[in-house]
Amino acid sequence: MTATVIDGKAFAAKVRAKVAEEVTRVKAAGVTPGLAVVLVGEDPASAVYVRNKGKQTVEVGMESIEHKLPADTSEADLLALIAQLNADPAVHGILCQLPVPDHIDADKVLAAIAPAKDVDGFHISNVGLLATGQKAMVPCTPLGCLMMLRDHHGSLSGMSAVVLGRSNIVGKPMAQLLLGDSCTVTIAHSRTKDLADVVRGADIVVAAVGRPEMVPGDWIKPGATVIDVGINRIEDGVKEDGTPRRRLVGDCHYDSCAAVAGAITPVPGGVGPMTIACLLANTLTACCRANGLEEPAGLTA
Ligand SMILES: Nc1nc2c(c(=O)[nH]1)N[C@@H](CN(C=O)c1ccc(C(=O)N[C@@H](CCC(=O)O)C(=O)O)cc1)CN2
Repeated sequence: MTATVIDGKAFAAKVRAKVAEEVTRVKAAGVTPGLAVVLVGEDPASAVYVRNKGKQTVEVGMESIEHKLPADTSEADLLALIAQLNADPAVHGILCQLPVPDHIDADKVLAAIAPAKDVDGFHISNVGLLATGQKAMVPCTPLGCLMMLRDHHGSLSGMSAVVLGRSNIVGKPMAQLLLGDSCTVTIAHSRTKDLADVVRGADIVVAAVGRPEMVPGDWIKPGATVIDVGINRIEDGVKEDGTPRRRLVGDCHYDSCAAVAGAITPVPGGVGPMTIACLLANTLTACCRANGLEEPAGLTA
């Protein structure tokens, strides 16, 4: 079998188009959704993600507010900025780009963001709401994975799903979302026994471990859907000028998995682009909730 490639770039473009359409409706009601993004430090990858967030926010017609703070910003100053954004009625979504420098306690920062404006869905209130099946702000990357799975399969009810990885940002919320769609869910991790056999039993595999090409094709059940969340930059030979050649790979070995799976997301161009598209969707949702406007269908869990 050769897998259908789930094109996250194209899917994300559709989500953004839908968000833009809904932003027009919300603006007609007198509100412009606003997203505040806070970046502390100069991590190059984070700077790119933040730039893309700002650009895409503006492209869908929303207001983008960027705060770029030096790497030595104190935790107290960062918390003061978040308090100011919490109180600003023009700001409907707030996020602090992760990772933050080591001297800042990320959990404290996430806890300081008003849950209603927590468009990353990382605040403990939103974590609890999601875990108990209530209306929450849902973390963007798992929400993007869920949207792609629903689009590909229609109903996920009764399917068996394995989530590889137990991070608060992807693995745990992903498992909750799949459970919410009536999958039978296993969360596997570095201590899971007989990992290959566990993965082989799954109709859906979501890999979010951050280990390049860890999942080989012979772990995949024929016809299964593979959602690869990993974004790993590896060195792959040398260029003519003698410098290392680098490329991005996922947590799954693409060619061998694609030969067995029914559907697969590529890296790059799979889950990654959905993260920012879902951030825009979450900002719109937060704005609608804050202003008593009808929430757009199909953009939330
Ligand atoms: N506060 C947050 N911090 C971080 C999050 C997050 O959701 N909230 N996620 C990641 C970074 N991230 C967004 O912030 C992000 C990562 C990857 C992509 C993406 O489109 N990736 C491309 C490849 C990009 C490349 O060439 O490097 C792809 O997979 O096709 C978008 C957003 C950590 N921090």
